[in-house]
Amino acid sequence: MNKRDVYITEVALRDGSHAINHSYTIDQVTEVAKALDEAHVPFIEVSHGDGLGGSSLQYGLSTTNEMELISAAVSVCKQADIAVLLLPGIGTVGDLKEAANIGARMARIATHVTEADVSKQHIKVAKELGMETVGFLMMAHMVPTEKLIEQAKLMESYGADTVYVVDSAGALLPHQVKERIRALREALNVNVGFHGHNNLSLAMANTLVAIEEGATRVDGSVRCLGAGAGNTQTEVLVSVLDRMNITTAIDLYKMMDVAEDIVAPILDQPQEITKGSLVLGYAGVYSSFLLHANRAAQKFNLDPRDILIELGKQKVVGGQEDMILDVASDIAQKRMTFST
Ligand SMILES: C[C@H](O)CC(=O)C(=O)O
Ligand SMILES: [Mn+2]
Repeated sequence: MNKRDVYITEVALRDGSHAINHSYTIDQVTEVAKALDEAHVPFIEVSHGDGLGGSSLQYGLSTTNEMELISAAVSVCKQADIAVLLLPGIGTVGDLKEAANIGARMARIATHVTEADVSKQHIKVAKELGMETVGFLMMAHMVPTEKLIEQAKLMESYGADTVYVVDSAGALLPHQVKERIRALREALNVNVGFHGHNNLSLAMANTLVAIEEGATRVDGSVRCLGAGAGNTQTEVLVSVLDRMNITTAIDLYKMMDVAEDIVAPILDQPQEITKGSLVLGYAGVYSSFLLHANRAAQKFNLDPRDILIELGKQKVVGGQEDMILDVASDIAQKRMTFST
């Protein structure tokens, strides 16, 4: 195996869960994970879209228990490590232990970008379980770089092997990614990572800027199967990095084949930048809110864009999904008051 300059974590089997209403089946996860493993992807993330324990009315019920999906992925991977995402408060230490017990080797502990302190216990337990551990600072566009560094240092001090800048809303512009990754590289002694969303069509540019500034861990979703307009498209990223002589050690043809032959048929419709996903990036809204906002819009007979713009103004963050219906109901009520 060639040495890798950049390690890609494939997130379609976790972030992509948002895009397909958490409906992954064991057969789908088995087939995708096996093919990704054969393409030599080093890390494959499998969990509910909102991480371990996310299956609920608030976040969306999973069709299949995520531990069964994780086991299925573990059972077919010969070289890849299975990663799990955990948002403290949604998932618990118990969930983490169960995932480690069935073979997950990497734990990605995600918090809102100002709340890193709640990751302490989970990072520590993940380390004790022998897992490679990542701190995942979500909605990174919402704070200035100094705050991001402060929070990243907390995660580093808890034992994270890597700290990620997570552009959950796909709202960061390339110069903002550049500034953040550069600052983190200067401030931290651990690996720096980047997770993008393509709502403003910037996921690839942002990922390349992140790598240029020294990020060695980046996320991709094959065929763009992630929340909103999806993430940096993995097979395209592998091709571009290859052209740049940056080694990922991923087999390009096999990666293209997974995208075309296995993942494309899973999608209800091709992942593209729709007016809804564009507004996520424009207004700075958590990408996984898209389907929730579409449903709320239908219920209250509204344009989902109005709901998303208001959620952006109110700076609603991940975990506050219940606010989507509140905001929709307020907009509908105000409109009724004005029209009577
Ligand atoms: C729970 C979120 O979907 C995590 C993530 O992928 C993001 O913030 O982006
Ligand atoms: Mn994401």
